[in-house]
Amino acid sequence: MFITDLSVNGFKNLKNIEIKPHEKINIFCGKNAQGKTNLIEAIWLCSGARSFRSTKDRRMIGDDEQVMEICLSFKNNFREQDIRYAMAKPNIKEKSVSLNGVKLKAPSKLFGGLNCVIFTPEDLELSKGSPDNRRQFADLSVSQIKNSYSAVTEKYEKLIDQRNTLLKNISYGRSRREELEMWDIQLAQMGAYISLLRFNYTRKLCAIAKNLYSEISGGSEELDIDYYSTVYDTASLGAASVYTGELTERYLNVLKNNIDDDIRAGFTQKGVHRDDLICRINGSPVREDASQGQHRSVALIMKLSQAYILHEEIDDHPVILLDDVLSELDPSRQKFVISKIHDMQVFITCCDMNIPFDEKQHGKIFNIEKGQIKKK
Ligand SMILES: Nc1ncnc2c1ncn2[C@@H]1O[C@H](COP(=O)(O)OP(=O)(O)OP(=O)(O)O)[C@@H](O)[C@H]1O
Repeated sequence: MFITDLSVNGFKNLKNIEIKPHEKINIFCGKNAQGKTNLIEAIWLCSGARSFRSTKDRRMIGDDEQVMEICLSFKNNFREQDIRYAMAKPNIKEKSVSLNGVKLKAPSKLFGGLNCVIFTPEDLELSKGSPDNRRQFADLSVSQIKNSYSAVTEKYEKLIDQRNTLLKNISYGRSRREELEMWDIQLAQMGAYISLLRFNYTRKLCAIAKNLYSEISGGSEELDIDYYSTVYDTASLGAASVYTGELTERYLNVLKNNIDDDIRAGFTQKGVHRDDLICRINGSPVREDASQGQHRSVALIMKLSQAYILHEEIDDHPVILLDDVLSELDPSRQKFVISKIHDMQVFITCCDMNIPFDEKQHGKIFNIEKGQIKKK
């Protein structure tokens, strides 16, 4: 798929942006703090995901603006579609989002339309940083291929907060233990579902990442990625190809057996909110043992694999957003990434033109200055 038209006005510092992107390579070039990443973020929001920069709603509309509007048209294998994403002060919680003129209940309902994969400098810490980052990576990846999934994870997060409050109240004698049961049944249903989907996704990820990593390491290193569950052993998740009541029951038993410890700790210690993706190179855990270069390669390969899985699932290429990332890579990794995405539409931000693309043959450059496209 590819974006055919993009207009942005009033989003952060962006003003009167109107572009017709190239089908393949698009470069947003400009000095620091001009609005290049803001433009990438505007595209990303149209995919249905939350801001990759965790921008608060109140910061989405430009300081001197009352309204922000992003309009984007894209073509997939079947047809052209239009997305509109708008907000107005003072009701910043009310986002007006529509697909092909039909109003949607929430931005997350856009999932499954415009499929994007984003690489940011923070992603280069994926294998090194906290498990939270890898869980978010897995959840976003599954949401892109399973529309209903993000609603389940959002509900699960709320339930965990409520259960943790209840655990504290029980330890202060303000609530009764029996009240946990109501939360635990719901948590077990959602937790079992999330565990299974993440586990199945990780298996696909591992298969693709293994091949790509072998290529980037010149065949000298083998990468494995496994889902680590705090509730199930790998064999039981591997045996359950579909969501079953038995999985829920086991999850519930783990919650029940851990209640005393949870009350003492004041939070829920086992569950999908504590799981992780474990990466290993030649059997050694990446998080503890890998060099800086290996971390970068693993992170790149995980993101590329995400794009490949999306391609397989939707039978179409996702749009690739590379924000400030190429300049962080050495020339051989730059070349590797580019060789793997050359048939997809790509948006790249950079401060100088020192990137290995032949713009004259393959794409367009948009110069960005003070939130506007500078006419040449
Ligand atoms: N709500 C807002 N209203 C107006 N301007 C904003 C708002 N939020 C952010 N900005 C401005 O956007 C600019 C940053 O834009 P962006 O992050 O896209 O920069 P960039 O061109 O990608 O820079 P770099 O190359 O340093 O990453 C800053 O000047 C910042 O003040």
